[in-house]
Amino acid sequence: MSDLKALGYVRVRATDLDAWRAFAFDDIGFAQGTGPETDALYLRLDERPGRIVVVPGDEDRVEAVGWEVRDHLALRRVQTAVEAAGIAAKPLSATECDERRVEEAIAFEAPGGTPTEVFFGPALDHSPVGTKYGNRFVTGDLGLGHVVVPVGDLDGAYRFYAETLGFLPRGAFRLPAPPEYGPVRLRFMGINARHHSLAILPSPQLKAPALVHIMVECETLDEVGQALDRVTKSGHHISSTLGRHTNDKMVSFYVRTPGGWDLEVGWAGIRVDEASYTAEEITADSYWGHQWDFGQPS
Ligand SMILES: Cc1ccc(O)c(O)c1CC[C@@H]1C(=O)CC[C@]2(C)C(=O)CC[C@@H]12
Ligand SMILES: [Fe+2]
Repeated sequence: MSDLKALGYVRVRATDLDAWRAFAFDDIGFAQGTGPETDALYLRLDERPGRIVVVPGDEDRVEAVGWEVRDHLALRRVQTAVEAAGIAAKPLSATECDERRVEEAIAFEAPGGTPTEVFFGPALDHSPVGTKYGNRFVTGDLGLGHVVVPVGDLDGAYRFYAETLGFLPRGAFRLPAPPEYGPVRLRFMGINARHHSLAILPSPQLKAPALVHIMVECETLDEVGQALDRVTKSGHHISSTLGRHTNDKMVSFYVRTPGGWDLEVGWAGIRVDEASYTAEEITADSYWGHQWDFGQPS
């Protein structure tokens, strides 16, 4: 079993905070969270003060993908494993932990270049989650949702996430590629009943640190449809139409965020039962829909 329990948070640096504010609160319908960084945006989905935190800067990039562990002993074990894999892991300062509203955390760069943090002891915000359209997001034991990150060396990244961090393989999707490349697989990985909390995408183009997408799960299909109506009306680029994935059975659409990566807004993902699950290879990304339009990077 992995010491990692769930995807806890994602921090991104962004150039256009006004665009983010409108996108996150008016179009998607996240609640406004609070935090110590007065110039940052805290996107609240549940009792955590900020599941997605947008900090101002002069470029758009991912600052941290934050994985949650149970306690300080689990954090020590993860730190030891990461260092044994030859990767330097540094403890975050008290100030950095306060900014993240967690008790303790370590930071390191995962193979592929993703800035990664592991933490325990998140502070909670017990006030009602006041989303503008009454949206309710599916988090809890399943965590924030999932992240897809680009990696140069798929096998190296796969081995690190599986063997060092303890992610369970949750199947793959073989991407169309010329035969001389050998098999190119998008790999899905999980640490709880959510089908995947992480997917790694072989990508020579996308330069780390980058995100491909973050998925958040809504409680109802109507919330997904209504969010799609709002982002369409606001003129955001729809990277993929509504569809249903073949592996996690999620019904979702993808919209380009002001950060240039996509937000996948989904509903009705399956819960994996490890007693019977085996990792399978899907040969189509979706049963229906999901017409992709990668467009220009924003
Ligand atoms: C196939 C799939 C299953 C579950 C997901 O949550 C999910 O995001 C996907 C889609 C991944 C999607 C793909 O299948 C082909 C290559 C794509 C289009 C990308 O380049 C990014 C998203 C990728
Ligand atoms: Fe996804």
